[in-house]
Amino acid sequence: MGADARPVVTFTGARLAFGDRILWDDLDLTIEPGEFIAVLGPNGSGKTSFLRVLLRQYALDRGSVTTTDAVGYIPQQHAEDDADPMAIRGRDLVGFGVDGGRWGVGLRGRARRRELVDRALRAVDALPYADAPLGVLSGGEQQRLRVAQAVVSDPGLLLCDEPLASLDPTNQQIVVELIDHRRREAGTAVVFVTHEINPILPYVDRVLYLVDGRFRIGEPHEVMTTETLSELYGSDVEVLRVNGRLVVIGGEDAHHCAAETDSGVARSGGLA
Ligand SMILES: Nc1ncnc2c1ncn2[C@@H]1O[C@H](COP(=O)(O)OP(=O)(O)OP(=O)(O)O)[C@@H](O)[C@H]1O
Repeated sequence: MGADARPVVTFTGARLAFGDRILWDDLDLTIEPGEFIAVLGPNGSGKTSFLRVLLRQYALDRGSVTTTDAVGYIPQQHAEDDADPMAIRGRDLVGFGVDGGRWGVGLRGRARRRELVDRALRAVDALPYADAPLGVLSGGEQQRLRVAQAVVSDPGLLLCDEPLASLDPTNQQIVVELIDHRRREAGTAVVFVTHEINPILPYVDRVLYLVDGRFRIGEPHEVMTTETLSELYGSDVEVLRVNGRLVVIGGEDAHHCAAETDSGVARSGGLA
């Protein structure tokens, strides 16, 4: 952990709206170094917009937000689809993180750049395929590279936009553990947008749950309850624990989710 224990994010009286559509209002939230925050909610509730505010791509309508300067970002998969995946190697992808971060190539030179890229590749165990074109790599291998890209500039805050989507359970576990290892080792706070809390449940400190302009913040056992989610959705929602995993049933306009059980994958009609 770094010696700097100042919050990495502070929202005060924050409001974001698009026209008449209010995504959240009166949001007060402080995120400490090393915290793991899950951002949950149905489609269109504002999860990605929350990350965009932290990335300074969207301005608040009211209130304020401050963040640490060093922010890493794992975008939704295939966000770099405009580039030819056969023309980019794994190490090039990670190198983009150096160029976009606080180590400019012009300042530090190629040797330093290579050292940083190699260290990030090693941290996610991606050196063996670092020189292969992205296009020939599996989804899990590509996602490890995106983790490396996001942490190569040594961020104090790591923003993750559904980084587990379209990964199998084994690769989901690998990617989550890489992210968790990073936050434990370096004290990097994690803001993790997801539709499926179960793969990250053991690591989550607090949940920010957004629904139709309302929100709840708290520890998973406080937010992920029948009572709290029913109140948030304004309809009957039931939260069950099955083999230590959460299955959420109900919720108007809720998206569907796959809740894994020890015996496989059970599909619920709920959210989370
Ligand atoms: N730049 C924008 N201009 C206008 N409306 C926007 C803009 N960005 C997002 N929105 C709207 O804000 C709402 C929240 O969008 P956002 O992408 O943040 O939701 P989300 O929770 O991430 O959804 P999903 O789970 O489907 O990814 C949506 O209704 C969306 O259309």
